[in-house]
Amino acid sequence: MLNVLTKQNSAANHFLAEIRDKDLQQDRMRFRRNLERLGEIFAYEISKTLTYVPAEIETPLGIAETSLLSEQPVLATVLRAGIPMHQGMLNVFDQADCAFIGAYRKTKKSGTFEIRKEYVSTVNLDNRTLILIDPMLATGKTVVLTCKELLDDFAIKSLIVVSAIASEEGITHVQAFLPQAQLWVGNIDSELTSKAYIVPGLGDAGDLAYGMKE
Ligand SMILES: O=c1cc[nH]c(=O)[nH]1
Repeated sequence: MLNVLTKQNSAANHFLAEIRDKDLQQDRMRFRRNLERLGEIFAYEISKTLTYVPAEIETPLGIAETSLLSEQPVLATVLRAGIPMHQGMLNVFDQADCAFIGAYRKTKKSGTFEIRKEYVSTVNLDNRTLILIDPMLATGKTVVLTCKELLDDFAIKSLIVVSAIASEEGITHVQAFLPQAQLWVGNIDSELTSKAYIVPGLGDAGDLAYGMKE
């Protein structure tokens, strides 16, 4: 299932516009904060799709009836670009367990690249809802590789993938290899460069948030 945040106009349009804007994105704090704000909006929207149980809250004056999440999802992030959106989602799912994955593109002599995954730190994901956060869904290969390994290792109950900007190719790849995933994206862009950057995209999200890597 594909959900596009900007299908309906909202404040999210502004945050997406600002992270794309080549002048505004030079303000690193604003860039990170906008990704964080998008994470908060995604989390709020996704929270409407989760399971709730009836609850009673004791106030100073009586008992208030409500419904609360039956469990918090697990938030998983691909380092390092995912960190600001991860924090935004954690602001909403504020008791969530977290998982962190270190993955990078290893460029070959031919100019093509493969995804290398080195570091995984996760809680037990058996019977949990896993939300994988990757702000830029370019080829979709990192997300598929990461999720497939986690799905092999754990009996994950449901899988949600969240990206601020996704390419059409990335969405097709995820839908083909992770048909069970619910996909939440901010905007969809049509092009990928030969180096797998999204066009118009925004550039390199990790570099803009944390500085140019070597
Ligand atoms: O366009 C892209 C693609 C992958 N990662 C980025 O940061 N930007």
